[in-house]
Amino acid sequence: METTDAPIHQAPLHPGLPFFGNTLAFLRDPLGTLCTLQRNHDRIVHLRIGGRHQYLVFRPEDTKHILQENHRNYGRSPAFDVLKIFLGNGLLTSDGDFWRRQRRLAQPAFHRQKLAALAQTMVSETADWLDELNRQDLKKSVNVSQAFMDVTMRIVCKTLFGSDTIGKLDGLSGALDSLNYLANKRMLSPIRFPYTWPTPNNLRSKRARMQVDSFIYGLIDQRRQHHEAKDDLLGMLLSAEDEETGERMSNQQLRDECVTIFSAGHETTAVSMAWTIHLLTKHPDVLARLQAESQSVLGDARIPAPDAFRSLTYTLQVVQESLRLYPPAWILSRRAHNDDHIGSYTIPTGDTALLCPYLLHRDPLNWPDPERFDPDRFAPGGPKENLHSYAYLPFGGGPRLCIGNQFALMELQILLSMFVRSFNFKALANQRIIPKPLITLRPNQPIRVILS
Ligand code: HEM
Repeated sequence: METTDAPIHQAPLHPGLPFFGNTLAFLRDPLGTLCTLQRNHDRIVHLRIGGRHQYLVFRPEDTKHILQENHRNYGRSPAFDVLKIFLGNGLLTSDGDFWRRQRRLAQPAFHRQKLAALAQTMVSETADWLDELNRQDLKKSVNVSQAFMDVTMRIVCKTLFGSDTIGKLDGLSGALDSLNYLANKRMLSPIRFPYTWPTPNNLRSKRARMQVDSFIYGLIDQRRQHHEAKDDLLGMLLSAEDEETGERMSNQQLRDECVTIFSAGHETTAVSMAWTIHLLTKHPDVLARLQAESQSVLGDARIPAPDAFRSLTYTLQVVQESLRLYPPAWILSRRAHNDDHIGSYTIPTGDTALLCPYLLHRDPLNWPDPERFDPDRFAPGGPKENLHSYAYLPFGGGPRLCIGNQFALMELQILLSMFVRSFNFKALANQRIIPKPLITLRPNQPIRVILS
């Protein structure tokens, strides 16, 4: 990658308003603003958002430079400070040597062989959830955005805490969900009262936090005292040993990682499922091909063998294409520790680099007819295989690549194939669904479908 030999320039500044810079444009229409910037700038643009200098890069090779080749020059951006109040110092929010050690400890829990054990839990939770959906009055429309939120929450709680959730799942997932909701709300809010003030939201989040902590700490004590070894994620994290130092995670650290995995791991998959169903309502040919695959691979068993899901190649293509058009993590940010150079442009020390999967995934230079939903882009030997590896990054890249990426792909394949095997569905009339970029890229309103 070219770096510093060329003369150094300031990145082009996108015109904005006095004092507010580009903040209002981003608040009003973040995706529209991003697309305009991509059309008008070639490589990098300097923005002023929320009083900070931010540098948005457009090219896959520059994204790779920041996330991978020069990753040591970058840390978490200030956006993550708010999340720390809720998630603690877990994988998502921590940085530097502490993060590196945690990642080393947690990584084995997400290895392919370990995930195979969790697949069984995903399949049986999905089967129970489908039975419940089937018992609903199918003449009424179903809010699939909410339905997928429910099932992914159950899956993440069960894979984290296994049989220990029996009889407690509703209370626990409700408290975790409140904590997550309040974290998102605080992150998006322009006015943030100090966390110590007794505002209604602060009080609610403290209550939720106490409930979550008492469950998790109780469970950790019980497992440590009785030397209980379980093959859920908490069990794997409890027994993880740093291969360099032999150290294990403290109780506080285990708690922070559990809350982080819950938070990072359920809304992303739920939102992606809702988008996929939305796309399928518009592409009955793709739905028919999916249904044929799930029927032939899974057969009629209520709980198919978890191994079978590996053969669902077209289902995986549909999941990947849906993540291309609607990447839940639509923008990523990093703070530069020192000046960095993108070609002849500088990203100055202390400023923020922005990387944008949403734009990369719709760049016509890499994705012909980018708005078209075409799962065959991801067919074996298909066009995706010839692209730059950073032209497609729903799970980020470099050392901070989503630790749950294989977990998520497996879960999405299981959910999608079992759902289309059970139901036909069509869109409700008069729904105008457009993306709404919050912390994740959500639909602007819940997606409702008629099931049959
Ligand atoms: C469709 C689903 C998912 C998407 C699109 C997604 C996306 C991402 C992305 C883009 C990052 C990197 C953020 C950055 O570089 O700043 C990330 C990090 C992370 N994700 Fe996921 N994720 C998904 C599902 C999951 C699941 C299921 C889990 C856990 C079970 C999970 C756990 C995490 C964690 C712990 C991190 C932080 C990793 C680190 O910094 O070391 N994610 N995710």
